[in-house]
Amino acid sequence: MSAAWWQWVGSTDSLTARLVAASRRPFRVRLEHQGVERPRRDEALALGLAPTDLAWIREVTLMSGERPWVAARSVAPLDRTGCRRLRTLGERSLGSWLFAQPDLQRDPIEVARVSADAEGVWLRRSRFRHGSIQLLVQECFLHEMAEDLGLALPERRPTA
Ligand SMILES: C=C(O[C@@H]1C=C(C(=O)O)C=C[C@H]1O)C(=O)O
Repeated sequence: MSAAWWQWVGSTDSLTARLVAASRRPFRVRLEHQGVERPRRDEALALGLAPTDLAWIREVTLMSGERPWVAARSVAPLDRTGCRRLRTLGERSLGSWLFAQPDLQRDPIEVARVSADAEGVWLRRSRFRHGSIQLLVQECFLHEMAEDLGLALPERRPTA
């Protein structure tokens, strides 16, 4: 990954705050979808949930004006207060609330390249913990962000 991308993908502070600073257009959170659902298998594993457990799922697009920069999907186990927090956020940024918590802990960030047939450039995820709250936050950095900020696209590996 280029150093320029790593500044985004590897940052452990608030992505929302970084995006606001980098965006020349008004920044906003567009709520795409939320509800009680069964998390994907890898999400359940990352949160220590049983495969049949339900969770609160929140999907948003972080927008620079009308340009989608990052697609984010957060998962909170239903039995924790984190879930209540997520439910009531609406189009307010999760990051603004999360990073205001003094005892916030963040697990290491996991990174993957987006496969050739999917939308986006880089994917990352990490688990946040704050008291009894835990949340898995997954972010996909989109092509529009790469274009607007002049970030080079990684070379595509030939598909088998
Ligand atoms: C965790 C953060 O929150 C961001 C805001 C989100 C939201 O409002 O749902 C989701 C994921 C993040 O991209 C952050 O700012 O780092």
